[in-house]
Amino acid sequence: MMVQRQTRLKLSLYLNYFVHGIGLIILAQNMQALGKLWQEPLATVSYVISGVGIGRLIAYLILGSLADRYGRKNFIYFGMLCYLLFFGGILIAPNIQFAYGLAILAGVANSALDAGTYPTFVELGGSNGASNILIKAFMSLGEFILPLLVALLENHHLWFGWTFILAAVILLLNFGILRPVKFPIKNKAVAGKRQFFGHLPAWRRWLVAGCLTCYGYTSMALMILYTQWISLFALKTLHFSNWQAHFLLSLYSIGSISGVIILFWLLSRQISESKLLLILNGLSLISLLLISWSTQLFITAAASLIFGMTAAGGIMQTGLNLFLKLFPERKGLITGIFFTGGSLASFSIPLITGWLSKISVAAALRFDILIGICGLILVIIIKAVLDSAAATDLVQIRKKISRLDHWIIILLNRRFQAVKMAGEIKTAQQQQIRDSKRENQVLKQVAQQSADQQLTPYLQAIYQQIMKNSRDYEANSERKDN
Ligand SMILES: O=C(O)C(=O)C[C@]1(C(=O)O)C=C[C@@H](O)C=C1
Repeated sequence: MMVQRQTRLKLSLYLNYFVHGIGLIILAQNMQALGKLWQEPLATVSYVISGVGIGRLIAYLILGSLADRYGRKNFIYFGMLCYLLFFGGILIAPNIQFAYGLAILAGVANSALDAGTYPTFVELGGSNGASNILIKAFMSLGEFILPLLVALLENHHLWFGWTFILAAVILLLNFGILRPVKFPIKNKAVAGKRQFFGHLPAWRRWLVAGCLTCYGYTSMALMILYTQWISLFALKTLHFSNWQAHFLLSLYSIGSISGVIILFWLLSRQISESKLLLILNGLSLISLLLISWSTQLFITAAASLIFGMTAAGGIMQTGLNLFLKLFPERKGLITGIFFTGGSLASFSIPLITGWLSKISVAAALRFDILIGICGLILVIIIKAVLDSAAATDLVQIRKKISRLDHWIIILLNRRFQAVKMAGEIKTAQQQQIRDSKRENQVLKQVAQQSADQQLTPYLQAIYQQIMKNSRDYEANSERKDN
């Protein structure tokens, strides 16, 4: 029953992200039709799209901190409702101002879904941190299917609004799926990990938190810049054909989806997030260098696929997972902070690269290398701090073991003194040294006093050794005395 409910909850959460994937590009994919509807030029429709970024930016911090107070489910409902209003509203928007308001609402919807969903997956426990990565896969699926549907409608001269209606209908159905489902307990920490990070001194925790916040920016910037400039770069700098230039972006998408699957598999096998981040960021930087300076189609194509796998295969979600484990008591807020970094990237990168493109398209694309280097440096710092924390943990634990050994040795010394006296008495009374009945009593007492049943056999084995050595010691002492 529990498992069934969890599956239903996950299905519902993923379905939202499929719709969100559609939401991400639905305005861009219908720019011409919307321009006609509002009787505005393309540039104005593009301006409406920027409203989504503004909505996201405003909402992430506020909604993130509120999500820790009011519960995950309400926020997911709120996100779904905002999206529903967006999809329905755009089709009847009377003017551009109204549409801009709806675009902001889509940004708010995005933030509300994220603030509710990412923490929920971590709170589901087990390997569900890895489930956060699958969110990315469902987004990519939505982004993959929508352009096909738009093309299908266009080819058959059908009304463009059907894809908006489809998204709204899926959301309505999803309300039904989500309604009876119970959510896990809020801000429940993943036991092992909390213990691990609990040993981190405060300044180290804040250093990692700062780096992860910046990583929210760089990891998003890395992807956005590439998708914005790669086709133009291939056309103008590498002189590829139009088809080849667009194909590079498709390869990136294929890489992204397969990257998600590989990452999900690796994370379910409990591979450390910081190690993965280091490898993936390193590989994405290498592929970016190849793309930037190779003129061979084959190398550029292979590098584009690998870049999609490593830079867009869920490294952002992996960074967030790590962040959530560091601050398990404020998951909503952390999600908000992390994605605020991401929103700042989606807002600033087009501006920065727009300016760089005045120098050259190549300069705009190669700026991604600088971002890749910054991301890698951040990840190296994060990994170094977490690893050194683990190392000092071992030093601390060993100090404790040494202290306990000190007391154990003092007590064992005293025990041997008592055993020697028992031996002398038994010799005087001409009794055998070995007393099996007494030994069984001792072992029984060990079992009774053991704090943990699992430890009992180990403790008894130790005591059997102690008693064997006691007998030897008694025998030796007796021989010496004679
Ligand atoms: O109680 C005794 O007679 C002991 O000599 C001590 C002790 C022990 O180590 O506990 C050692 C040997 C005996 O076989 C039983 C117990």
